[in-house]
Amino acid sequence: MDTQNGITATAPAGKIPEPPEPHLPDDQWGRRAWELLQKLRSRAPLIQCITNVVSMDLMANVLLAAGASPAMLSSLNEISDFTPGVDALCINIGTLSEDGLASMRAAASVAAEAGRPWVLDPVAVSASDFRMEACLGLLELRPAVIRGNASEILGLASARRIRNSKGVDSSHQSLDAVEAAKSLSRSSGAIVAVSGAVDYITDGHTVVGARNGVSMLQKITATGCAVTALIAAFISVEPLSALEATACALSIFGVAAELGMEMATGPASLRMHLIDSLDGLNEHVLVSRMNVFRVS
Ligand SMILES: Nc1ncnc2c1ncn2[C@@H]1O[C@H](COP(=O)(O)OP(=O)(O)O)[C@@H](O)[C@H]1O
Ligand SMILES: Cc1ncsc1CCOP(=O)(O)O
Ligand SMILES: [Mg+2]
Repeated sequence: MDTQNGITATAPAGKIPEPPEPHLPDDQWGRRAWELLQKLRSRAPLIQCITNVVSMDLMANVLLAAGASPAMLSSLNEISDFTPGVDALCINIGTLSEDGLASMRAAASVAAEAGRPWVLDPVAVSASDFRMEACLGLLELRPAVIRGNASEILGLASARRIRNSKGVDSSHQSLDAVEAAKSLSRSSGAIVAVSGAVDYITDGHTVVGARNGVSMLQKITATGCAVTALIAAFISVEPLSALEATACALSIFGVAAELGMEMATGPASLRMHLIDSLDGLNEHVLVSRMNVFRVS
């Protein structure tokens, strides 16, 4: 059994690990992202979000602007009825409570049993033992994707609270967490995305970078939470290519931010213009703006 970083390996004993996804040439990412966005818009997948109270509004609006159908249902009493019918689940521990964690565990189990992908956002995982233990327990329930900022991925990958963590914001650069992301991906079986000035996405072998976005995103609360929910929507329409779907979601969010920034005068107007830009995104603009590249 692989217990790298203290996290139990997720592949059943004797099972040969799945090979990495085939490599998409750098010049094909724009076309691929447009294909997935069109799929999302035509299918309008139902995305359940059990998330923090800060992020609910932005997360739901970003999902709607992309073409998905958000539902912020989180009561433990509703999970057995509702969760089997969702297309994907997003779990975010931003304002974690005992009750919230019970709902998260139940929903992740039900989603996994129903064959629905779920994603984890380990917000401020190094802030308390409660958060770290909650995340390590959730990893046992096999998220398809984990997306965090660099400090969060460094903490979760080491299964220990890192000392210079400062709450929900990162005190590290995304590049600092690439090796940790690969290690976490191998030990958890999830695609791992580290966000930042460049987003890095890995399946434990291949690493892809996505360079879209604007630094002012850091001045709007819950942009990380919102992009994690967008990843859930993208993997719901392309579950067998989770690395590609994750990179496309991050890059599309970044392109919408770049377009929004051309009209914005500060964080509040960027928030509004980002949502408008995501809603109106067309093929030509997406393909010409996307900046995704193979790192290794
Ligand atoms: N310096 C930056 N330049 C461009 N985009 C950024 C920058 N920092 C973060 N982003 C983008 O902002 C979004 C949120 O990422 P991040 O701030 O790392 O997450 P969190 O809000 O969870 O800390 C992501 O889409 C990421 O690509
Ligand atoms: C401010 C804050 N406090 C608890 S959750 C939260 C939102 C964090 O959002 P993000 O991780 O996207 O920055
Ligand atoms: Mg975050």
